[in-house]
Amino acid sequence: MNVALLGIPMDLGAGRRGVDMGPSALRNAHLAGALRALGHTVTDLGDVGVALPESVDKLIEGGLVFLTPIQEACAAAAERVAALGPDVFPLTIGGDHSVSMGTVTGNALRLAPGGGRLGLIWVDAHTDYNTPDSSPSGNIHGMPVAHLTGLGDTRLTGLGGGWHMRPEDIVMIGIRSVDPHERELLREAGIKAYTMKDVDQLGITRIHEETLERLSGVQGLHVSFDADALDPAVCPGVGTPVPGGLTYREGHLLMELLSESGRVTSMDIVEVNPILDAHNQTAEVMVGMAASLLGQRIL
Ligand SMILES: NC(=[NH2+])NCCC[C@H](N)C(=O)O
Ligand SMILES: [Mn+2]
Ligand SMILES: [Mn+2]
Repeated sequence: MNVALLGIPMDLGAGRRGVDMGPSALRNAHLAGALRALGHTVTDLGDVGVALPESVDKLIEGGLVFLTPIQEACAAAAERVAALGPDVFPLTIGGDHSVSMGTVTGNALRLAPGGGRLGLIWVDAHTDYNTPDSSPSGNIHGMPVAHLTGLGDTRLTGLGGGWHMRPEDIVMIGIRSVDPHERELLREAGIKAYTMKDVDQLGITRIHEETLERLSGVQGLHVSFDADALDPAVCPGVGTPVPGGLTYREGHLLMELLSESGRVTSMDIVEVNPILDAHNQTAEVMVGMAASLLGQRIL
């Protein structure tokens, strides 16, 4: 496979500083080398330009923290990804989870002019379905999925030039933190979310089967993997840790099964925060997750 690595070193969407160093941490953890060892051709496209918070003068617009520079970085990421050919596997590395408004949009535009039918597997402790009105924090990394489905501020919902995700093409896995109003919005949209209770009860194998069945009609499949989906004992370097997460093996098993399906066409790794990490452990774990999704096997 031709893998294109693209960094989006942005922490503007998160409440804590440091995820802007995520792309560096992942590269230092030998992301490209691990994928080359699996036989892939890896091209590192470098990073998308992101404004420094220190040089941005307008902090909050319409209840959204750093709206303008986030919109700009997401638009740039979408454009870079959309320009990649259909035979390329874009591996986009954040950055806080607001980068996915750009990467998911770019991947939809990559499938077809105007945006194709992309399935989205959102692996996360959080549903990230807040709108500016429902958000308790104003932090945009808690809002990307809502904006991808067309809910929220028009500057962010407009990133795809009219393209939006269909809520029925989204499946979330690992969920254990949802804000009160966010829960109502999710229900109204009808988005399928497997909580940690579901993971405990059904297991990853069944969840994987149901997910692929549900997403059988899509043209491409994007995995957006937030490091905080994994338990904080496995991934301590995240800004919004929530106890009771996916185990190391549950994460790998999900990636191994998705890899075997042969249907995944792109991936994000987001929310790796080296400032909060222990000896780059979180980046190393996430490199392993990417390797499993791209074909690494125990035997
Ligand atoms: N991508 C993330 N880590 N999101 C955390 C979101 C936390 C909280 N729900 C908020 O809206 O602020
Ligand atoms: Mn997230
Ligand atoms: Mn999260």
